[in-house]
Amino acid sequence: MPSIFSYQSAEVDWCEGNFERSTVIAEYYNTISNVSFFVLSPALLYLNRQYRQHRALPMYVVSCLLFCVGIFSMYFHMTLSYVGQLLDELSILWTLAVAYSFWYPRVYFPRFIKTRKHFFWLSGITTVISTLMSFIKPAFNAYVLNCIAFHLLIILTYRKSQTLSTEPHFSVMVLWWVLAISSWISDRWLCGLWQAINFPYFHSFWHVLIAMSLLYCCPLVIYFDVCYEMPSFKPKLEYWPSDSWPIVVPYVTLEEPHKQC
Ligand SMILES: CCCCCCCC/C=C\CCCCCCCC(=O)N[C@@H](CO)[C@H](O)/C=C/CCCCCCCCCCCCC
Ligand SMILES: [Ca+2]
Ligand SMILES: [Zn+2]
Repeated sequence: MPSIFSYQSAEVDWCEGNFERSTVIAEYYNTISNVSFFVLSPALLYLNRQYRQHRALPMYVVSCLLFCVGIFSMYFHMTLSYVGQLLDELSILWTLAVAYSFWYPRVYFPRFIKTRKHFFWLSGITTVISTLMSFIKPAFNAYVLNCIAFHLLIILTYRKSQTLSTEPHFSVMVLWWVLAISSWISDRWLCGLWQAINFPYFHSFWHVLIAMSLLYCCPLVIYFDVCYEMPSFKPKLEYWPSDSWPIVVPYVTLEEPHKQC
C-alpha cells in the first residue's frame, strides 16, 4: 500500500503530463507557476503599508498564509501526493477563514452573532469541522473552495453597489477571476481536448490568473474596511507604478479628512 507521502498518491492528477521535464518534479509548469504567490504576499504588504500600520495583525497573518498556499501548492504539484493535496486545499481553506474572520462585514453577520469576537469563534469552529470533513473526499474540497470564492464575490458586489467609486477596479477583478476559473474548469473537465492539441497547461494559467484577481481583490477588501470600520480615514485606490501603464498593481492609501463612503 503506497504511503500518503508517496508520489502520485493524491486523488487528483492535473492535465499536464507527469515527469515530462524533470525526474523529481511531477508537473513542472504547475509547480513553477506558484511563484505568483511568492510575489503576491510581499507586494500586498509593501504597497498597502499605510493600512498595514493600522491593521498589522490581519495583514501579516493573511500574507503569511498566502505564502504558505504557494509553498504547499508547489509541494502538491511536485509530488502529486495525498498529503500535498490536503495541505494545498487546507491552506486555502484557512486563508479564506482568516480573511472572513477579520473582514466579513458586520451587517451580514447572522442574527445570533453580536460581536466580531463571536464571529471569530463561529468561523473557527466551522473551519475545524470543515478541516475534519475534508479528509472524507479530498477531490470534492476544491469545488467547495470555489463556492466560497463565489460567495466572496457576491459580498464584494453588494459592497461595490454601495460605493460606486471602485467601479473599473471591480470589473477588472471580475475579469481576472472569470479567466482564472475558466482555466481551472477547462483543465479539470476538458483535459482530453487539451491533450489532443498538445496544450495541457491551463492549471498553471489558473495559478497566475487567480493571483492576479487576488491582487485586485485584496485592495478592494481593504478599501471597504477603511470605508466602514475606520471612520477617521478616507481610502483612495492608487495604481503602481502609475495610472497610465497598461498593466498596474492596485493599492490603497489613507487620507485623513472627512469620510465620503
Ligand atoms: C486584504 C486581504 C483579503 C484577502 C481575501 C482573500 C483570501 C484568499 C484566500 C486564498 C487564495 C488562494 C487561492 C489559490 C489557490 C492555488 C492553489 C491551487 O491551485 N490549488 C488547486 C490544486 O492545485 C485547487 O484545486 C484549487 C481549488 C480552488 C481554490 C479556490 C480559491 C478561491 C480563492 C478566492 C479568490 C478570490 C478572487 C476574487 C474574486 C472574488
Ligand atoms: Ca498530471
Ligand atoms: Zn494548483
